[in-house]
Order: sequence, then structure tokens, then C-alpha cells
Amino acid sequence: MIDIEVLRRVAQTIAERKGADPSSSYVSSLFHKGTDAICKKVAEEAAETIMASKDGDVGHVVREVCDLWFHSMVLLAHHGLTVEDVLHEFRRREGISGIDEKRSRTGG
Ligand SMILES: N=c1c2ncn([C@@H]3O[C@H](COP(=O)(O)OP(=O)(O)OP(=O)(O)O)[C@@H](O)[C@H]3O)c2ncn1[C@@H]1O[C@H](COP(=O)(O)O)[C@@H](O)[C@H]1O
Repeated sequence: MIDIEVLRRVAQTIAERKGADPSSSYVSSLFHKGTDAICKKVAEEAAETIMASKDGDVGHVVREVCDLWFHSMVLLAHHGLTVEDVLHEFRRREGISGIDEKRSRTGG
């Protein structure tokens, strides 16, 4: 099994790209373009993930979800957030049924 450390390493590389030359780094070029460009890539990759799912090609699904996670990590870094913040949120939610959580919000 591949360990989740790869996410931390990629997140570290993304963070280091903040001050890098946009002509030599794709991540730096996204930071340079700003919020709209980063959000556009996240939306594109989400749409491509949906299309891959409809294709039924599982390898394609994996590649598109990887693109989606990667661009979401760029978005997190753009907001000064990290993979750790998302992992903490997963930990907080762990074991809480989505049905119970919704009921606690809506009272239904
Ligand atoms: N994981 C990735 C990663 N996944 C996807 N991509 C790039 O994301 C881009 C967008 O993907 P698309 O499928 O939309 O391709 P496209 O149509 O050519 O994209 P656009 O022209 O619309 O931007 C492509 O250029 C991919 O190469 C990535 N670029 C970088 N990384 C990681 O980020 C690190 C830093 O990258 P640099 O900043 O480029 O050094 C790398 O070492 C990797 O670990």
C-alpha cells in the first residue's frame, strides 16, 4: 500500500512554489494567475472526473481524481491551508453518520 506521505510531499512542493518562477513551474504559474485561474482548474478537473466516471474507464477515473486532488491542494495552499487541515476535518467527522449529522443541522 502506498503511504499517504506522498500527499504531504506534494503539498510541501506546492507550498515551496509560491515564490518560484512561473515560467519554470506549473504550480507557480497557477499561483501567479490567482484565484479565478485556480478555481477554474478545480472546476474543469471536477467536470473531467464526472466524464471519466460516465466512460466507465477506471484508469481514467483515477487520473482525473488525481488531477482534482492536485488542483484542490493548490487551492488549499493559495488560501494558506494544508492537507493537514483537511485530514483534521476527516478525523473530526470520523464515525459521525452523514444522516445523523444532517439531522443535527436540520432538526429533521
Ligand atoms: N501532481 C502534479 C500534477 N498533476 C497534474 N499536473 C499538471 O496540471 C496541468 C493541467 O492538467 P490538464 O489535464 O488540464 O492539462 P492541460 O489541458 O494541458 O492544462 P491547461 O493548459 O488548461 O493548464 C497539466 O500541465 C499537468 O501536467 C501536475 N503538475 C504538477 N504536479 C505536482 O506538482 C509538483 C510541482 O510541479 P511544478 O510546479 O510544475 O514544478 C510536481 O513535481 C508534481 O509532484
